[in-house]
Amino acid sequence: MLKLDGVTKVYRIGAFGGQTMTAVDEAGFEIKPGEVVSLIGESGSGKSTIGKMVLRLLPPTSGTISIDGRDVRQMGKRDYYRKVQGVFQDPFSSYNPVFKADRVFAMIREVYFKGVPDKEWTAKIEAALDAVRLSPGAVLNKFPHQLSGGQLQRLLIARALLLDIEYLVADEIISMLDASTRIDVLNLLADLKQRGLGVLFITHDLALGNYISERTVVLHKGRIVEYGPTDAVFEQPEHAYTRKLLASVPQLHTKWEDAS
Ligand SMILES: Nc1ncnc2c1ncn2[C@@H]1O[C@H](COP(=O)(O)OP(=O)(O)OP(=O)(O)O)[C@@H](O)[C@H]1O
Repeated sequence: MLKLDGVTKVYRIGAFGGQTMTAVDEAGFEIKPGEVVSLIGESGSGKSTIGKMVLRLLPPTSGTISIDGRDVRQMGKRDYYRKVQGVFQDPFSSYNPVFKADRVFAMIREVYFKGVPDKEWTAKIEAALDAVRLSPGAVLNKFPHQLSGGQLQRLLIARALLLDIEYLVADEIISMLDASTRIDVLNLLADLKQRGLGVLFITHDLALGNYISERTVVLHKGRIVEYGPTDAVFEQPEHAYTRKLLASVPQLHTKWEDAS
């Protein structure tokens, strides 16, 4: 289980860093294997800051992030990234346009699988591509501009799967995709959770959170104002802010099981 406990992030702001801004205030929630937890809030509420702290791209100012009871700061980053990986909003920015897209796999091989023979490596890549429903012929040996946003996003998820990760931080991963590709990527996440992956699904879109997640965390100005089973949060929100958010999208409260 991935757990956040009293996690706070205070940024130093202003010309000389003399002022501070609390972006995340004592956040606590957990993600179990095989579950999607959506982290919902409007722009600036602190969602990405939480995602970056979970991915250890930013250190918390205070509080603890742990996996199975072990403080992640006690784990080497190399080992940590075998368990936890992130995928972000803009798939294009994760690729260098000069190189073929599958270079992202070669980079993983270089760091984690140096001794693995070619044949075994190819089989591993094919299995990861299969898991994200991409055919090798369609995506290997292609430059990023030859692939769609959805294909690039799925390649990044496949890269994460090469590492047999346990948790995925998905930060607004479908907001830049068109409607049909969005459903593909959402259904892919549903597949991955069936395989036991825990997903932190960061979104400003309540309907998406409702569609995909077992549990929901609602963040407002850095504070968690709602946390619980998604059905309960959507049906009986406790906080006025959540009620306000929900009131703005009343027509979209459909679960994916019901929609499919
Ligand atoms: N490096 C930084 N230095 C100072 N302030 C920052 C920094 N990064 C984020 N912030 C501030 O912290 C707050 C939370 O930002 P964050 O990006 O986590 O929000 P968010 O909910 O992910 O928003 P969005 O949906 O727009 O990405 C915002 O007020 C933002 O301006």
